[in-house]
Amino acid sequence: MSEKQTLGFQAEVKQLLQLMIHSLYSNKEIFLRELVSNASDAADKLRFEAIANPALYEDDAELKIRITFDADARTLTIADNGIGMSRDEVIEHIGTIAKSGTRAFFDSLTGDARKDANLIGQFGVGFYSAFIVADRVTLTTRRAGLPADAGVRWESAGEGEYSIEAVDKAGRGTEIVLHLREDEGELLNDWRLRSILRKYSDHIAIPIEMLSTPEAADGDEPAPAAVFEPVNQASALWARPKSEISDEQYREFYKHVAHDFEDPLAWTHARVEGRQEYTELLYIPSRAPFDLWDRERKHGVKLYVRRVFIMDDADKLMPLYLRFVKGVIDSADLSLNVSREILQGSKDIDAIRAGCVKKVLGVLEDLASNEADKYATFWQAFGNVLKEGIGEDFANKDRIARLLRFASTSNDSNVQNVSLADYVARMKDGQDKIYYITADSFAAAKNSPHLEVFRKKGVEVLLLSDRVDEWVTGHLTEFDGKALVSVAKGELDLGQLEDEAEKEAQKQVEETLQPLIERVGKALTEQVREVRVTHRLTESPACLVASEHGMSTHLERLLKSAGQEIEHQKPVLELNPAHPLVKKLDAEQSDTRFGELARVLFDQALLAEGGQLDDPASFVRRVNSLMLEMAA
Ligand SMILES: Nc1ncnc2c1ncn2[C@@H]1O[C@H](COP(=O)(O)OP(=O)(O)OP(=O)(O)O)[C@@H](O)[C@H]1O
Repeated sequence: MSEKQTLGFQAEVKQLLQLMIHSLYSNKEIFLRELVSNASDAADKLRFEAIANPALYEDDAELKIRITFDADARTLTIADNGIGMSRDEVIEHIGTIAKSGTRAFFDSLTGDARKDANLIGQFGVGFYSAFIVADRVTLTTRRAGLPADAGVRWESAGEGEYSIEAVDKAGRGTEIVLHLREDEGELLNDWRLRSILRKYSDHIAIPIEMLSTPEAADGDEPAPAAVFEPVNQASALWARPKSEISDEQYREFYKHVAHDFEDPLAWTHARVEGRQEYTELLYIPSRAPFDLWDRERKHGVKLYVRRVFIMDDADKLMPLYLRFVKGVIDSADLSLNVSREILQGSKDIDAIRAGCVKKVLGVLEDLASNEADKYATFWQAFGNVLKEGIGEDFANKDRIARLLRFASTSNDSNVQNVSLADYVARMKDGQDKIYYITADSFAAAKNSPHLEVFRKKGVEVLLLSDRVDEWVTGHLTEFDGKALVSVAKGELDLGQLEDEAEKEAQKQVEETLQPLIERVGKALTEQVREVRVTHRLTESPACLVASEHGMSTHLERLLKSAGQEIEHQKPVLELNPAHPLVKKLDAEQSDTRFGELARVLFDQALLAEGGQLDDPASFVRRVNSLMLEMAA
């Protein structure tokens, strides 16, 4: 037997423990749910490995979890006969937090206990929640398949260090002994423990057993010995009929599969028959996990085959744009030997995935139509992820388009709550297009000079300022037969929104201004592709416009900042003939001063749409000299 070794926790673990003990204290009974949830996962893993290697069952194939307590010793024990852990696994899983994004998580903590409790739930504390009620935790484990003397004992008081030593352990699996804190005596109570288990862990698919409490001996008869009996229903929740599952049970099951502390927003549960037979129980979480944007993060759908757990993070079961979905898919047809590689090109998996995507979209549609508040919560957490679906899932593009929500000039707020259907319903007489603008920020979109004529005519424009929006508009070119058109691209054609008199007047102005247009074009040959008279502006002197089928200047900036080599496309400069600065420019005799003024107008237009000047110092110099002239 090797010597007892004392090791230090990762710095983050210590910090996490302290924080968790304080912030989760008011909800402390959840520690039992977390430990039972881990034990159930360990049983799932054993069952999976035993498909290929039945010897792992070691004559003990009845997987179960046992909860016992010793009132004198003040201990509470959670034991399972699942997969267990080797020494290396204990060190890897129990002494560290092997999660990417952990640093970022700690940086986001505020020090405010209530807010941090929320964050902690999002992070998932799992095993460490034992320290909420225990001042010492002893974990003894042996991995299935290893000999009895390959047991490992891990012990810690949760204060920065843990000890680890080799021990003999006859049965495989994990036993966790909690040495309860002084004031946690109420947990040493049969009735209390049963009620916690029923509340939080009834959905666990294997038996959670406690010793029976025999009735007092009758006369001379000796009291019957206590036996272990299940406290829970011990059947896979998703396989039970819907009518027998309460909302509370659905919610608790979600917390188990999703490792989340919050309730889910909604779920879909169905048994599907047809080409593929399977049961799905899929959930929409109510908030984004801290690592939603981490491409490496695990996916949330677990694959079972006839109740046997096969794998979690099965990314083939959900498209990327639904990566927030959590839950279980249990197939009746797949082989138990199915592997990640087989899933890759499997038509059966494609059929299951297509069916599940439809169910999830159905849940979202239902929320959108019937539970606006919940849908708003969903959109805030996952809207940007769902938007990716527009380019990713051609078959469901229309359904996804109906689920999109945008900010708009209708309320000038950055809350994204306008659907394309709302927009179409509000379109003005004669309007046949859906107008939008993309920009780096909501403020830049809202204040863009390109919106001036739309505001004047009372035409709504969608204000898009999320990075993914360029991707959305690149793939969604029409909705309900109406083209989606950027107000910052191409020649503005307001169609029926302009009457004949307006069009005639514009034509006349264009003709009169032709000499000015040519002169500016010459002065700015380096900067612009074309100069023309604008129909968009009412207050600003000038704006930049991208070509109709080209990349918007905003997209060009995004791609450049992502390190892509993009050939710069010169924009079109549009001038507002009614603006005093443009009039002044037209009247300017000196070619040098004309050139300077034209350049200032161009630079300003670039700044107004969120662009960066090539040569900011010269811009400042030009503006200063103009100001001095005015002051003179
Ligand atoms: N009873 C157990 N049997 C076998 N392995 C276990 C057991 N309990 C914990 N583990 C291992 O320790 C790891 C860490 O557990 P922990 O509960 O801290 O986190 P988690 O379950 O992975 O995720 P979360 O923190 O979101 O709950 C588990 O992933 C598992 O590998």
